[in-house]
Amino acid sequence: MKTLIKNGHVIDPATHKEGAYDILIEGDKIAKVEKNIQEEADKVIDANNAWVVPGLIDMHVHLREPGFEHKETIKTGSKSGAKGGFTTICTMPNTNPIIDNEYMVEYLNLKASRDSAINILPIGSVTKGQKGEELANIGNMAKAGICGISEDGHTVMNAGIYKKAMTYSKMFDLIVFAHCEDKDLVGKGVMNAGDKALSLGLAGISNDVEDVITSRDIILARQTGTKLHLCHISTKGSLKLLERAKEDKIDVTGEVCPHHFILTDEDVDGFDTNYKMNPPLRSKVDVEALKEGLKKDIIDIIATDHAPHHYDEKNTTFDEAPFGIVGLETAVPLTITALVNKGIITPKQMVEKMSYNPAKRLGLDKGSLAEGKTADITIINPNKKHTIDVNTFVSKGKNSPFHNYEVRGMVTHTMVSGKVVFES
Ligand SMILES: NC(=O)N[C@@H](CC(=O)O)C(=O)O
Ligand SMILES: [Zn+2]
Repeated sequence: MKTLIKNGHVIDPATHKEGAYDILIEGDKIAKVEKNIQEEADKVIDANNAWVVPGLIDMHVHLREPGFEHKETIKTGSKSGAKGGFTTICTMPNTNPIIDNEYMVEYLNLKASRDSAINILPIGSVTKGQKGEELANIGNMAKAGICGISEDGHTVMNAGIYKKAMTYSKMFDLIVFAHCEDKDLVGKGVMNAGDKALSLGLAGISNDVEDVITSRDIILARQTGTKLHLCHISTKGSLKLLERAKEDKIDVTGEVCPHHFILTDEDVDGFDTNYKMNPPLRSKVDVEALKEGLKKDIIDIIATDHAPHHYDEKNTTFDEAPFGIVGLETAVPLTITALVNKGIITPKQMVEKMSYNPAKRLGLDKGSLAEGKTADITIINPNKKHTIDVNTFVSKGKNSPFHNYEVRGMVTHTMVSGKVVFES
C-alpha cells in the first residue's frame, strides 16, 4: 500500500524541514520526503494549504476504562484522540481498579490493541490503589510496558514514599508525572482563590497549593536523578520553579493545558461546572506568565488533561461537581487560535510542544517525519474557521467550557503507521 501526501506545508522540527514537500508512505513507513514526488500511489491526499506534521502526542489523557465506561471507553477516547490529531496518548491510572500492577497494564494493552487505532501508552500509579500508603508494583509494571508513574488526581503527600518511588522510577527509566496539589492546603477549594471566588461564595484554591508540591518534587528529582514531568502547570510560581530547575540542570519538563493559557478565573460562571477543573483556572497574571513560558520554551509540552465526565455528574452545583474537562478534540484549534495566530509561538514551536518534545521526553522513536520512520502523521488546515460545538465530539464527554468558541484550525487527517484513522 502506497499513500502520497501532495502539496502540503511540512513542519518537522526533527529534520529542520519547513516548507513545501510531498511525502510518500509505503506500508507503515515514510519512504520519501521530497519536493514534487511523481510516483503512482494507491491513495493520494491533497494537503494544499495544510500543515503536514509528525503525529501529535498527548502526555495527559484520562480514558476511564475500566470502571467508568459511562464517562469514556478506550474505544471512544481513542477515536476522540484520532479526531483531535493525536497518534499517541499517555493514559492516567485513576480508573477502577487503579492501574497499579502488571496485570492491569496487560489488560489495558490488550484492550487497546483491540479497541484503539491510535497508540496508547499506559501510566501506572505510584501507590497501591492511589492511597498514598504503599508503593505500587513499579518494577513489574515497567516490564509490562508503562511509560511512567503518576498519582494524577492526587499528590503522594508522604515525601518518604514519593522519594522511594522516584528512586525506582530512575532505576526503570520511567517518567514521574507529577500532579502538584498539597492536600492539606487545598481544603475544600473548588476554584482559584481570588475576588471571583469571593463574589461567587466558593472556597478558593490558592497558588501555594500547587507551588509547595512543585518545589518539593523538584528537590526530590534532584536528589534521586529521576525524570520529573510537571503536569498541568497553572501558576506563575510553578513556572519560575521549572525555569530555575532547568537552569540547575535538573531533569525536569513541564506541560500546560489549553484552558490554562486561555481562560482566567474571571471567566468562571458559577452555574456552569464546565469551568471546574483541577488545577483551577488562575488569575490573569498566571495566564500571562504561562504564555511567556510557552514562548520562551520554558514549558516544553502542551497536553490536554482530557478528563471526561458524564452530563449527569456535571449537572449539579459547582461545589459538588467533579473536577475536569475534555480536551482532545479542541487542543489543535485552541492552540492555533490563542497562541500561533496571536504570534506567541510559531507553528514550529507548536509542533515541538505537541509532538517532537513529548516523543523526546518519552524516549519514543516518534515525533519525526524523517525517511524510514513509522508513518504517524497529522494534517491540519490552520485557516479553517469554525465554532466549537460539543455535540459534534466523538468523546462521550461533552464537558468543555469552549462550547460556541470561534476558532481557526482543524485536523483533516490523522495517520497511524501508514493507515488513515481519521479523515474529516
Ligand atoms: N484534571 C481534572 O480536573 N480531573 C482529573 C484528575 C486530575 O488531574 O485532577 C480527572 O481524572 O477527572
Ligand atoms: Zn492532575
